[in-house]
Amino acid sequence: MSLQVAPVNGTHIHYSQSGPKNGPALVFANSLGTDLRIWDDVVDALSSTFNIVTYDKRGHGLSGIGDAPYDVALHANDLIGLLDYLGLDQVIICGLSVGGLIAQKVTELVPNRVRGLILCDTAAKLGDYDSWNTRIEAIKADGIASMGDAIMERWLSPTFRKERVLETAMYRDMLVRTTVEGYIGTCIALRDGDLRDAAAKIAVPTLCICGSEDLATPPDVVRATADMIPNAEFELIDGVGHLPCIETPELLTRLIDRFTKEKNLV
Ligand SMILES: O=C(O)CC1=CCC(=O)O1
Repeated sequence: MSLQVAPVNGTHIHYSQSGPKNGPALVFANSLGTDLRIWDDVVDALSSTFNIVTYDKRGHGLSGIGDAPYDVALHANDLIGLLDYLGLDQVIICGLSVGGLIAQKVTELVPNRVRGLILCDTAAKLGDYDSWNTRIEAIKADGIASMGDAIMERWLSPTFRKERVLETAMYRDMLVRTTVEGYIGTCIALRDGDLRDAAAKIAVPTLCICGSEDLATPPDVVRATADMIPNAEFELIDGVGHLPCIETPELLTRLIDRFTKEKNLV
């Protein structure tokens, strides 16, 4: 399939659409320093049922950088703009890390367009002001590669890094090839983004998922966000880090499949 691109909010958003166009729409929003390819295995498994959209948020992958720095609302409005472009009125959103923050913000901005949320390794507030500033300053001084190994330890479990050395190197490359402007722009969005008040108002079925080895958004942080969202469920995936879509796509697929069926979203 050829590359697909949409004009959104003054920049271009690279996206991919697969599965039946008349199926329930399921959109995946990726994390800081990754692109839409992290969902490939999950998309393959779910695309017989769902009308699936994956995309690169601005400053990442093949999307434009636009005007950096960003805030969470801008990222959320980009996703809403992409949904408008694709004519998708109502969607289920699966968001990973900052993608989960974007999913929560879309739900706050346009609640009637979101049918359900799957929040992977994310929270209503990620990290603190000082730690984001430390990362931003380090990257301004020495580039993303200077933090590449440390970030792999946050992303991937020790077992994955030991047993899947080449893939770990590949995901490190994905990270360090992100533009500095887009990466720092999104760190600023994370630094300033706080959706804790909005979490209590989420009124759609929500499943929060976390890997037990996640060092970026550890299980207690994700569980605390699940506790803020009315009737949200929480699932811990044992032995996996921050990116279950990469480490255990089969299990993530099963969780999405079960949740969407139980909540009558399919
Ligand atoms: O890079 C990390 O620490 C992991 C991460 C935090 C927010 C996000 O999207 O990824």
